[in-house]
Amino acid sequence: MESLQENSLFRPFAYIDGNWVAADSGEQIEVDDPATGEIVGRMPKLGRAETERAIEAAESAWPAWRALTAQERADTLMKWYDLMLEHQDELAAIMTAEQGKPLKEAAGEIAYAASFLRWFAEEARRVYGDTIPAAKSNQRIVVLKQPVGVVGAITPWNFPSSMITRKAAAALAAGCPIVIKPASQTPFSATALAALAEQAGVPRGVFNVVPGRASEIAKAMTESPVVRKITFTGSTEVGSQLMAGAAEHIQKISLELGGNAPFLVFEDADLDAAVEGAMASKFRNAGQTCVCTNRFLVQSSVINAFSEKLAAAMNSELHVGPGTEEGVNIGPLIDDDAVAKVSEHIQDAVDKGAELLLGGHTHPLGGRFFTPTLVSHANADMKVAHEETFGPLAAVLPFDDEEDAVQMANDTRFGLASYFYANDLSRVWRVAEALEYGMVGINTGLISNASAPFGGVKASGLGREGSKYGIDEYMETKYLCMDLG
Ligand SMILES: NC(=O)C1=CN([C@@H]2O[C@H](COP(=O)(O)OP(=O)(O)OC[C@H]3O[C@@H](n4cnc5c(N)ncnc54)[C@H](OP(=O)(O)O)[C@@H]3O)[C@@H](O)[C@H]2O)C=CC1
Ligand SMILES: O=C(O)[C@H](O)CS(=O)(=O)O
Repeated sequence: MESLQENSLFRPFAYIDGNWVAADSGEQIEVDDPATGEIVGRMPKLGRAETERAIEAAESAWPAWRALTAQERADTLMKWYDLMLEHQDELAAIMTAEQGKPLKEAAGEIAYAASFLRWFAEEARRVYGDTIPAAKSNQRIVVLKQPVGVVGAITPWNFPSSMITRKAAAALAAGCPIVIKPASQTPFSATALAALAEQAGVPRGVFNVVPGRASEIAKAMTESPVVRKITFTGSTEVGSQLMAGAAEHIQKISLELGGNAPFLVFEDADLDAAVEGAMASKFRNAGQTCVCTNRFLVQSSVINAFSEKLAAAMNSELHVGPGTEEGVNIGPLIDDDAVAKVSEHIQDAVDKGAELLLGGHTHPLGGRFFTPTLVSHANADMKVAHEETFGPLAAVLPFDDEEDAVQMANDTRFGLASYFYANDLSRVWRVAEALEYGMVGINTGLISNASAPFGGVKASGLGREGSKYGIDEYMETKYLCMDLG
């Protein structure tokens, strides 16, 4: 496969006000390939001063961008959408080189990322206001929706393209300019998107990418009264810090944070379907997604049958290796810390009595490759029951009855995604309504799509992305009261 430097969308520069720039300091971020540990590129490492310039550029670009009609903004988003699909292979190659996910999965993420551009191009033209019957006969009440203003965004490494477009598409559709700090481990996916935005005719200053020192850039965003909205996807710890920072200027904020997804299997479930859903929900991106199942809660009467079927599927369907290799569907983990965290969760579970059915160690390929692992008869005292593993570890815990299952599922500070398999209709409604989560997959392990409101409750965040709800995160509601005399 061609090197990153040969990729037509390789841009080792920040993108500010339509210009490709280096860091004022000349500092650079070394980006490595998780499969080999080799440096694949160097990205400028920006700080406060450059971020302030990006915010100024966004502020200057805002009036003209918001003055366009919704259709004109939609047309630009659709040109960007078409260019993403036209360059799907180049974008996927960049993603696999810096994030490690298998090429096929990376191409899938590019299509998913592009789908947000199309979705919000359509939503732009459906930002409706209201007229409300007034309390007085000589008055009229009108409600307007208006763009919130300059947006500051910080995005993660696990979905380096779609987590940017899920925010930027909604912001631009609403009429807002945006300054994005991508994860330092995956900055080239972000600047490749900027290259296509430029080609699509997104005006200078409307879309800016500032790779670099995270806390310094974040402070420049939250300390600027010009920035009216903060949007973040990543850890709960960082999200909490950003929420505190946003308080200074009362900035709107949306947070997509960590999860601890339960996957409940009731005795009336179709076990083969449940195993298929389990594989999809657990091993996507090698388990490195915020909506991956973290705990399998299985009714005692079927735990052995389910565990055996899951072990067989893992054994036959999962192939570990570099993302560039044909047939591989489990790539390397993002870094050594990620490997250590999975190992720690496995060791803790086994030390506390879990039964190791498959794997349990790093992969013979070495480095950041990890053997998909299954432990059964785990319990709530284990770290895997309360901490997000973010890797290819499936832990199966038994429950006795429905009440027990719901109590175990809700026994976490997180509340992002949850899943359950059952066929009894009244049970489906009871459990779906009792789960304290923002999203519930029922007889499915895959729930992410642009048309649905993605987000969580409790320590998993605030607000929703995608769907008709996602654009509201970038709008203000204004009430007009007209007195007709
Ligand atoms: N909800 C989700 O989708 C995700 C959840 N996570 C969870 O977070 C855990 C840690 O993953 P990790 O990637 O380290 O997540 P982080 O939250 O550390 O990183 C996410 C983004 O936040 C930035 N960031 C880091 N520290 C700060 C800070 N002090 N102020 C502002 N921005 C900051 C990072 O920049 P930089 O890269 O430069 O450090 C990156 O762009 C994972 O194990 C997982 O549990 C992680 C990713 C996605
Ligand atoms: O950050 C993540 O893990 C993503 O939000 C998951 S998804 O939207 O790609 O499912």
